[in-house]
Amino acid sequence: MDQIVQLEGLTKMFRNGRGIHDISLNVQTGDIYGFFGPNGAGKTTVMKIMAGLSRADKGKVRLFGHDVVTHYEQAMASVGVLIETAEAYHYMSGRRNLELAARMYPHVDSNRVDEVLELVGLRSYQHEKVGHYSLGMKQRLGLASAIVARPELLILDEPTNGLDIEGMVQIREIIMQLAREEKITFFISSHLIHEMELMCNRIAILYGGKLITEGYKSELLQGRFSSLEELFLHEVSQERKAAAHA
Ligand SMILES: Nc1ncnc2c1ncn2[C@@H]1O[C@H](COP(=O)(O)OP(=O)(O)OP(=O)(O)O)[C@@H](O)[C@H]1O
Repeated sequence: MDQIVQLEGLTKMFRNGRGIHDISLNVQTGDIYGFFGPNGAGKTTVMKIMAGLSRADKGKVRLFGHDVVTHYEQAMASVGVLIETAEAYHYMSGRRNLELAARMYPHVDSNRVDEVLELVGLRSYQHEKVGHYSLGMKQRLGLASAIVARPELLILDEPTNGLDIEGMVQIREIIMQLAREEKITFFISSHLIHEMELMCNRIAILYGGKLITEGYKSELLQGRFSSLEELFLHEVSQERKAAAHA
């Protein structure tokens, strides 16, 4: 299957008048898809709907061809999700937390736990309590839990949020390694455009709840823009002009 994520006309309006409007996009197998937008643009709202944690007022989400509302289990069977901060039991070791996450999947054995700890660089810290982990280590443990069952698609909401430069680089390298070695397709949100530019092959820009542009990075830049930041500022000024004339 080529298009493993299909969003069609997703709309959700909160009582305060904010929300998301008519979001449609597709993610293909092998993409590292960047879902970029400033704070409050609507990224988490879209991702929660994608993962079946919230309902849209209108529109559809299909994961691997299955509707996430009517066929939740089939849609989520090969999906790992990390939305908002990774949760873990602080009084237990990193390894124990991971073993608990792995217990939900009969096909996951202790070799896979070892493999995943190695992948996220936590092998030497596996017996330390999570309460003693840095934020970066907690995020990496969250990633480890999300990949332990060998998902084909990972949905990550702001995976580098709050991390320092080293923490960001580590997460980025892990994501790129997982894409290469475990053939995982990624749908990643961030408000850090530079991060998106370094990591993703395809980008959607969300602004004020609307998708203002979407496509392969090289097509979006088209030799007209030297960076995604420049493209973003251009698109936002076009959007503002259109809104002023409406
Ligand atoms: N449950 C809710 N009730 C009312 N408004 C909400 C609710 N959830 C989100 N919003 C509003 O909807 C808009 C989109 O929020 P969302 O959290 O999806 O944005 P975001 O792009 O993920 O931002 P951030 O990067 O700050 O997390 C914001 O203006 C937010 O205040």
